[in-house]
Amino acid sequence: MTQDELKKAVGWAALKYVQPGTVVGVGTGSTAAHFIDALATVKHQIEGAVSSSEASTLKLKALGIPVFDLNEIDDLAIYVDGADEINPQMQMIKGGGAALTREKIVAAVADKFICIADASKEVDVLGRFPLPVEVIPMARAYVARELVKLGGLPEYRQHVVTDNGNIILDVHNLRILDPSALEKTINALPGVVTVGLFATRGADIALIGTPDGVKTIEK
Ligand SMILES: O=C(CO)[C@H](O)[C@H](O)COP(=O)(O)O
Repeated sequence: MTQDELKKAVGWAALKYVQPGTVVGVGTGSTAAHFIDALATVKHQIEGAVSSSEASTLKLKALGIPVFDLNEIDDLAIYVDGADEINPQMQMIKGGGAALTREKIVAAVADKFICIADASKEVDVLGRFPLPVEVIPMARAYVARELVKLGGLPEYRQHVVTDNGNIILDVHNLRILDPSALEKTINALPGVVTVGLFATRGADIALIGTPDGVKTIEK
């Protein structure tokens, strides 16, 4: 099976967590795009979606799924999204698609975070994938210097502006042994909007695509 076939398998597997009559939290990326395709098949049974990016909003609307402003929503049962890495504690690195801040906001509102990922995303220790950090543009150099002090090698993601008008620093060379502590430390730097570590609030359910089928891990 190709990596995309594994992504498709988990995207469609997540459909079973969608309850009729609800608003569904929808993530960003190629795996989440498969989930949106699956969601479109039940669009008349759900109220709609809240989205974590302009790209996902466009796809949801193109498939006829109503998209709500998060501020209109009191209850969100599930948020379904991919990940760049996930560890056995269900903590993740996200933000490869630059949508980390909105992803973290929608995930915070949801009762359950359902992570959909192919097996290549499973790691024992987070950090092989460069850690994305969304930064207010005027703070780029300052935050980069602070990230070097933390042992990282930040790289400015060229030609990328987030949906919030900010820049991304991708931090290489990290072996993240205490993800919650690093999440708090980086989030506390002035100029940082969000770090793409989803540690304090990790996933509740992970659907992992393997050549032998979809593996379900629950907290
Ligand atoms: O965090 C994300 C976007 O900001 C994505 O979930 C992550 O990059 C995984 O992407 P893909 O499903 O394309 O492998």
